Amino acid sequence: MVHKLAFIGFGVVGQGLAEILRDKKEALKKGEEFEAEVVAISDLMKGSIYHPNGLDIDTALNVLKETGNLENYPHTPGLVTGWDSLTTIRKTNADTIIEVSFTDVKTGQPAIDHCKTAFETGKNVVMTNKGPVALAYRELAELADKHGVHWGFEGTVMSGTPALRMPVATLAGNDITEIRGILNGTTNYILTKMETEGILYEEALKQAQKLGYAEADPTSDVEGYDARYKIVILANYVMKIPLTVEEVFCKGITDITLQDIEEAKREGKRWKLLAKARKEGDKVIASIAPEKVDLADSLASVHGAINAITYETDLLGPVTLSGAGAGKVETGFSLLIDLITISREKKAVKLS
Ligand SMILES: NC(=O)C1=CN([C@@H]2O[C@H](COP(=O)(O)OP(=O)(O)OC[C@H]3O[C@@H](n4cnc5c(N)ncnc54)[C@H](OP(=O)(O)O)[C@@H]3O)[C@@H](O)[C@H]2O)C=CC1
Ligand SMILES: N[C@@H](CC=O)C(=O)O
Repeated sequence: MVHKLAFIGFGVVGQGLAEILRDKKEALKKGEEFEAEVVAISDLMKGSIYHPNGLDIDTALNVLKETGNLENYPHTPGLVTGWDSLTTIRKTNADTIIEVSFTDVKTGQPAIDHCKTAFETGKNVVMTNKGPVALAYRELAELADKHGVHWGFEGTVMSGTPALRMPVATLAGNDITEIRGILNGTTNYILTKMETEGILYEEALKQAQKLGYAEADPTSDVEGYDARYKIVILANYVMKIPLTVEEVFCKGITDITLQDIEEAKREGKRWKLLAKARKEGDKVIASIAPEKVDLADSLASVHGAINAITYETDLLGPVTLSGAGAGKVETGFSLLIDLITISREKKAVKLS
C-alpha cells in the first residue's frame, strides 16, 4: 500500500520529514516495505498545493527554497492551489494528515480542530504539535478509536527519541511511579552555551532559533510552557493518570544569569530545567522548574539540545533514556516512526 500524506504546516519539522521521505525513499521501500506519496501541503504563509496523483517532494522543497511560496510549483493539470488547512484535511485523497503547524500553548487550536476533522473524515493523524495531546488527549483518543483511525504523536515529547513509545511498549507491566527529566531542547541548549561559552542568554536563544529548536514563539520554551505540555502528555499517556496543564507548577529559565551559572559551578553544580511527575495515590504531582543539580547527577551531563528522561519503575528500577530533544531531521524522524507503525499495523491486520 502506498500511503497518501497531506502536510498541515510546512516549517522546520514538516520539511525535515519531507527530506527524509525524499532521501530514504528506496531504503524504506526495501527495508520496511514502506511507501508514501505526498499529495498535499497546506501552510499558512508558504501557500498550499494539492495534486491527487502526488507531488514531487524535491520540486516542492526547491520551489519553496527559491521562491518562498509553494504555489509556484509547476502548474500541471489537476494541481489545486490555495486550500486552507481544514479544506485540505476534508477534501484531499490523503489517508494520513501530518499535523506540524505551530503549538498554541493556550488553546491548542486550530490543531485540535485539525485532528477532529481528520478523524471524522476517516483519516489518520501523525503530529508533533503538542497542543492537542496536552489539552484534549482523552477526547481525541476516543474520537480516533470511534472512527477506527490511528493517532501518532511520538514527537511531542523529546523529538524522535522514543520517550513515549519506549515506556508504553517495552516497559509495559511496570508501574511507572515517577518521571524526572530534561524535556526542552532550547533551554538546555541555552544553559549549556551560557555555561560553556559564557555567552548571554539572548545570543544563545538566537542560536537555538536559527538551529530550528525553538518554538515559533520562544516564550513557550524559556518560560517552561513547552516542558509543561510534555509532562502533561507523559502523565496522561505513560502514567495513565489525568493531569491538566493548570495543575503543573511552572517556572522557566529567564531569571538565570551568567552569575548564577558561575556560582553553581563553584558549588560543583549545574543549572537544568527539570520536569518532574510523581504518582501520589490516584493523582500525579508535577512541576517544571530550574534546579541546580549535582555534577554527579546523570542529568548534569546532558548537554545542548539533547534531552533525557528517567522512568522509576516497580519491576526494573530506574530506566533512563537520552537523545535528541529537538531538531529538523530528529523530529522529522518521529513522524516517520509513527507512519511506519501505521504501515506495520495495517500489514498485520491484512495477514490476520
Ligand atoms: N522544531 C522542533 O525541534 C520540534 C517541534 N515540535 C512541534 O512541531 C510543530 C512544528 O514545529 P516547527 O516545524 O519547528 O515550527 P515552524 O514554526 O517552523 O513551522 C510551523 C509551520 O506551521 C505553519 N502554520 C501555522 N499555523 C498554520 C495553520 N493554521 N495551517 C497551516 N499551517 C500553519 C506555519 O506557517 P507560517 O510560518 O508560514 O506562517 C509554519 O510554516 C510545532 O507544533 C512544534 O511545537 C515538536 C518537537 C520538536
Ligand atoms: N521547542 C522545543 C521543540 C521540541 O519539542 C524544544 O526546544 O524542546
